Amino acid sequence: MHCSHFTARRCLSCTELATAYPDQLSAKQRHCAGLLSAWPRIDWLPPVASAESGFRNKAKMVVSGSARRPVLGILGADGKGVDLRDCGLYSASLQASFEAMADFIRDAGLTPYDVAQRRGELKFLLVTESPDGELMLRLVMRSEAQLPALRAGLPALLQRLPKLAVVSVNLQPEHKAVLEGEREILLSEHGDLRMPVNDRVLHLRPQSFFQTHTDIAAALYRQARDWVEEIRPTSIWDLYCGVGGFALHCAGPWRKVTGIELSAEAIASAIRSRDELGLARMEFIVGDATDYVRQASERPDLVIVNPPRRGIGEPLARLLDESPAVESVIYSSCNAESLARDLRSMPAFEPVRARLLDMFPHTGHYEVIVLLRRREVSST
Ligand SMILES: C[S@@+](CC[C@H](N)C(=O)[O-])C[C@H]1O[C@@H](n2cnc3c(N)ncnc32)[C@H](O)[C@@H]1O
Repeated sequence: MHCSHFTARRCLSCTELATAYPDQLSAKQRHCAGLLSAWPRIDWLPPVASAESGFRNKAKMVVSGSARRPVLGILGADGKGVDLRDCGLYSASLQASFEAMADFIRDAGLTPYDVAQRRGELKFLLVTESPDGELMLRLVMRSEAQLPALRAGLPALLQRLPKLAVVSVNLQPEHKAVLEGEREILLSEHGDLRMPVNDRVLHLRPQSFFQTHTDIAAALYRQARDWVEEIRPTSIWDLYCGVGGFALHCAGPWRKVTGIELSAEAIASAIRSRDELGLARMEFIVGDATDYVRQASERPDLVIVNPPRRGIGEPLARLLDESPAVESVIYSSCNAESLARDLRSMPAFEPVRARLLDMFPHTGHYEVIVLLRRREVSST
């Protein structure tokens, strides 16, 4: 992918952009296999490559400049805004939507937040695009001061972007490097973005997590479903389930599937998808994954885990390791270092198959999914 911002060193977020894409992918495969080299019997499936451009479904745009001339992108090393509306990671339709959003900021007179001066209101635009081209726009604001102007300008924006399905304001009053605050004010009629993935329709609300690369997320869920169909467990836990991508793909009429997730918003979305699909034997519960496993009276045959970068941690890894009823674990990780650490805390399991999926092209990051089977206990 050619990028004029990278060549001019205005934006270096795609750290590996100077490396040809096939070489990026093989370097990731080597890196991951190296971190998991303590398990030489892993059968590695071919890595899943990404499109080189237009794959990212989410834009996090810092708003700088002025209300008359907003800049959407990042802040450069000198503190000045770099406009990245034409960033090649986004689809043409997502790029085109930024134009209308910038005009909306100008017409409503929303003042960009000035980090150095600690003045202004609008900090970020967080935009997500669904596979159908529908959009979710979240405006991260310092306060409610410009909410009336924002509401007044909204009908014109909705007219210009008919696929703008969800609009909300997130309040982040503090001057710190946290992207968003706790309070979200919904401005649109609907609060869910429909995210069709494979043969499932997932739903996304403003404050829940969604994988940033929809095509690779689809491949990830298909991989998990293939392994589940091969193993045919009667019960599954999907820990760290988010809006339910793994659980909803692995459900079956006679299979009990339970999803656990900290975010109540994400669980509400998962429940909506479940109800629309008419999947009765599925339960989604708000809670901490480790606490849930510690307190549960029964164990499923198969557990799926897809934790944040820090991994599942030793307490949960040990709990799973010491649960003989759990015969298989599918571990999907965006950080092979924490994955390797967790696997060392699960000696009763053998990682048998693995696959790298390039969720984050042009960076050093990737997703890896591993199938673990409980080792046979020798009777001698
Ligand atoms: C990498 S995301 C995976 C989400 C989901 N599996 C998917 O495919 O979209 C990790 C999820 O774990 C959730 N989470 C973080 N800490 C948690 C915890 N202690 N217990 C349960 N869920 C947690 C986050 O809210 C987030 O939704």
